[in-house]
Amino acid sequence: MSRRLSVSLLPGLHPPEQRGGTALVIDVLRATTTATTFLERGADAVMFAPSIEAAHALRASLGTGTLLAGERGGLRIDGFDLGNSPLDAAAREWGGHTLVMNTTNGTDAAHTAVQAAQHVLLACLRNAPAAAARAQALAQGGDITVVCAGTDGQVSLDDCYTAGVVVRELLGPAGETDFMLNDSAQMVLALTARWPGPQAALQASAHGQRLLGMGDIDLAFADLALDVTFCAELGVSDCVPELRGREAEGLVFR
Ligand SMILES: O=C(O)[C@H](CS(=O)(=O)O)OP(=O)(O)O
Ligand SMILES: [Mg+2]
Repeated sequence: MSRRLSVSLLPGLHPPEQRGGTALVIDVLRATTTATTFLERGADAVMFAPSIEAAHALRASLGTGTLLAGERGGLRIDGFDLGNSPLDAAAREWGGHTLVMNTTNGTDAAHTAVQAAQHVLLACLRNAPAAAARAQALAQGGDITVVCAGTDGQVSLDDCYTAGVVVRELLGPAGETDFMLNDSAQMVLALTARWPGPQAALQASAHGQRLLGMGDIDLAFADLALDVTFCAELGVSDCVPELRGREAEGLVFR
C-alpha cells in the first residue's frame, strides 16, 4: 500500500486515518519563520505556549534566561520581551535563552497538530527543503501531513503556497514517489505555479498585504513589511524545529 501525503488547509482538518504520522506545521507569516530563526541563532529552545497566561507561567517556572515573544494584531504583547518578527529573531544570537512564544495562529496550530501526530516539525519557506528532508527521515516510509495554520480560522494563501513548496520538496525533483496525495495536496501543489516566486505569492496574500500596509501606515512598523521579504526567502536555512517534548503546557522545540 502506498503512503499518504496529505495537506490540511487548517489545523483541525488533519485526516483521522493519518493519526500517529509525521506532521509539518506551517505558519510562514510569521510564527514558524520566527521560531526557526530563533533556533538558527542559537536559542536553547523555543516553547509554544497555548495562551498568554501560560507563557507568563512558563517564564515564572523556567526562570533566568527565559524570554517571551508573541503578538496580537501583529504587534508585541504587553509585558512580552519581543514581538513575532523573524527579523528581530535574526538580529542577535540567543544562546542561553529559551524563547516562549504565543501568537494568534501558529502556536495554536502546533498544539492542534500534536494531538494527531507522532513527530511534529515546524516548516516555513526559509527551511522548506531541510524540513522536507527531515520529515522524510522521521517518517521512515510512513505518512506525512502538512498542516497550514491559516489566519484567524480562515484558509490563507501564504500558508497554502508554502505547503505547496513543501509538497514539491517532498516529491523530489522528478516528482516520482510512492506518495498518494489528497486533494488539498494537489491543490497547493498547483498553487506554486501561479506566482513567479515566493515573494510575489506572499505579497499577494491578505496577511502579506496587511503586514505591508502596517509598514506604510507608520514608519515604526516598517520592519513588518521587511518581515514579509525575509519570510519569502526560500531554502536559506537548514534549521528545522522539532518537537522534543512538553514542559507544563508548553511544546518544546529544538
Ligand atoms: O504575527 C503575525 O504575523 C500573525 C498575527 S497577525 O495575523 O499579523 O495578526 O501571527 P501568526 O500566529 O504568526 O500567524
Ligand atoms: Mg500566520
